[in-house]
Amino acid sequence: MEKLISSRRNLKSVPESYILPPEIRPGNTVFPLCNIIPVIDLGGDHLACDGAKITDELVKASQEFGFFQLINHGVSENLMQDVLKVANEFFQLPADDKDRFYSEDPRQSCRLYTSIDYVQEKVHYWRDNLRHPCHPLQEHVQFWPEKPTQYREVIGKYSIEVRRISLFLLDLICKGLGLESGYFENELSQVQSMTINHYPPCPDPSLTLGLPKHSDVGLLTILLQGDIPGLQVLKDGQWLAVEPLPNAFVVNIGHVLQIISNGRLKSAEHRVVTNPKVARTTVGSFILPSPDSYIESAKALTNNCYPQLYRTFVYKDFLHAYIADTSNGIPPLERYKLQH
Ligand SMILES: O=C(O)CCC(=O)C(=O)O
Ligand SMILES: [Fe+2]
Repeated sequence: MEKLISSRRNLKSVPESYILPPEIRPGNTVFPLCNIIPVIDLGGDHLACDGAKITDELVKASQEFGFFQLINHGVSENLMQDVLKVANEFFQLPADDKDRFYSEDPRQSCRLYTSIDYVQEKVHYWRDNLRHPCHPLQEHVQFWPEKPTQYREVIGKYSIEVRRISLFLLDLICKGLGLESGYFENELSQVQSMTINHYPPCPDPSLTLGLPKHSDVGLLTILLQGDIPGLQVLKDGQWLAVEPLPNAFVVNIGHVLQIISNGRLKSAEHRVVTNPKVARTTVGSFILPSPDSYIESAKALTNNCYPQLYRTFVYKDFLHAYIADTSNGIPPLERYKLQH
């Protein structure tokens, strides 16, 4: 518990074990906020929206960036604010209330931990994290924190709404790629995990990162980043700061969708820089395959012109290597690449 970076109050300098090697230090972290990341407008009621136009925009953004912002998605402003509020409040609780969730074991279902792999990694990242599965809700909600008192109700309601949006986007992507209808509506999208990231203020952001360069592991991530910048996306070798837009979600494509689409869609690499003055809390929802799913490029997307790029694997094997690879800066798809 005392390992949480948020428990180490009043740090005047960055502890040695958080100072990154010079080649991955962010250096100057004051990047201009970038407005070239695509913004997709669902027009308020996504079930009634113009599917064809949005599908085109979605596929284009997922091919070029693997990253986009989503506005007018139908989740109320109040709910979004409540989500950020309970997420923040959790990290403000006294240590005793958080203690029982703290674990170094990634198999623990509702888990509070710090950095990525605190015990194994060479250098630590400046973030604490609470994560837990959230679908189906009734199987998981009783294991979530009871404090703050609104946590279960707010995060429960929110998880259902963001899952619905995620599946809607996956359905459009399915159409846009020309895959058979319902391609993702099975064990590939069975798991949903909620992740609450907390990045306390850091005495010297030029030496640290909240999260290193990585792509997300699953199919699709919907992130609520609030109004404090910190997220950056790598585009053509340049880090772009993702501008916080009011009531927007940041959506990104994960490794699994890159593989299924046989490389048509990109899982954009991103990282998180820290901030000298204020704490930043973000809430992500990951749509993930169930552990025993086979992950492979869709047959409809492999042919003589587009040979299969990755060998088939079982998702849980990939997950295991992903954590170590990510904390050590190794691209996790390398080991699955087929040579042509
Ligand atoms: O907190 C953020 O801005 C991004 C978090 C993230 O990339 C992740 O949880 O995978
Ligand atoms: Fe991420």
